[in-house]
Amino acid sequence: MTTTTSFANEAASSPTTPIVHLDEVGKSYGNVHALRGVSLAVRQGEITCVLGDNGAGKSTLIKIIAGLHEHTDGVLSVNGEVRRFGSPRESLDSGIATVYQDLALAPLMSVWRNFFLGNELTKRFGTLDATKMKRITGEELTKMGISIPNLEQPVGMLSGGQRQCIAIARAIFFGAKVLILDEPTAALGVKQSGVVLKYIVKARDAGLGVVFITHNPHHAYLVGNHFIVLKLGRVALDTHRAEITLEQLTNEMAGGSELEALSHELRGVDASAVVQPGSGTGKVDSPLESR
Ligand SMILES: Nc1ncnc2c1ncn2[C@@H]1O[C@H](COP(=O)(O)OP(=O)(O)OP(=O)(O)O)[C@@H](O)[C@H]1O
Repeated sequence: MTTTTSFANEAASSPTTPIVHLDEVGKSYGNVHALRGVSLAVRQGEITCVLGDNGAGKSTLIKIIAGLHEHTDGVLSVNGEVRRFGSPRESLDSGIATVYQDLALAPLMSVWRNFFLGNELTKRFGTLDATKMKRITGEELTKMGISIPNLEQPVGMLSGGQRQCIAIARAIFFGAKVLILDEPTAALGVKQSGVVLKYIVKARDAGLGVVFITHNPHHAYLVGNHFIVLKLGRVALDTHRAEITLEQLTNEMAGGSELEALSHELRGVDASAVVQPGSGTGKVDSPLESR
């Protein structure tokens, strides 16, 4: 029986070397500077949240790490080795798994077929080893605490949260060292977001370096160890959990000083409509935080 697993690169790295490191990385699309001077370290067992409004450069950042676009400035390294990915396959082979919002899952195919999509197990004469794939899918989902009673069910019939969890479990099983999640909670309700956030923590606790892209400071603060806020392609904030409160992070995302100026202007228009920025509750402890 053979398996074509991904994420093969086992390059030696010291414990202090980030798995993925961006040093002053920039990306221009012609005259448009989508990213400028972005530095970011993804470390094992850490969740790095990248926050930013529409057009901040989050997708561009993901695409560079995932091998869809090449950066035009700066240095990208993986396990201390300078890299320039020419394709998503090269990124994947370096141990970087990217889970996009629209998920690379086939909605009409079963849960187990999706789990092994692109990495199918075969028997000696090349026929699919369905029994083994079903067994492993069941075992791996159970390990992650994901309950899907019928693995023959088409993935399209599952909830958005369950689909995100399958994609995360699949990346962990196939040996990803870095998991990049593109707004995994954006289309989900509160309960399903909670389930997905729990699996993001599980991925971190399994030793992966996680990059969690989100618009939502509340979701980021529940699980994040490290926060980077992008604004117009530049890093506007780079801080660790101990150094920031939820209120400050929310304020930073909401525009901080810009909002204050707007609030001041509005005060002249209609005093009753004015809400002071940063009227949150301050630092909260995360129920999901285990480190
Ligand atoms: N292929 C492209 N060609 C030209 N400009 C682009 C291209 N892709 C992105 N941009 C520009 O780069 C900037 C950053 O875009 P990007 O999609 O990375 O932001 P984002 O933070 O992911 O936004 P959103 O949350 O809306 O997806 C924007 O000004 C965008 O218009």
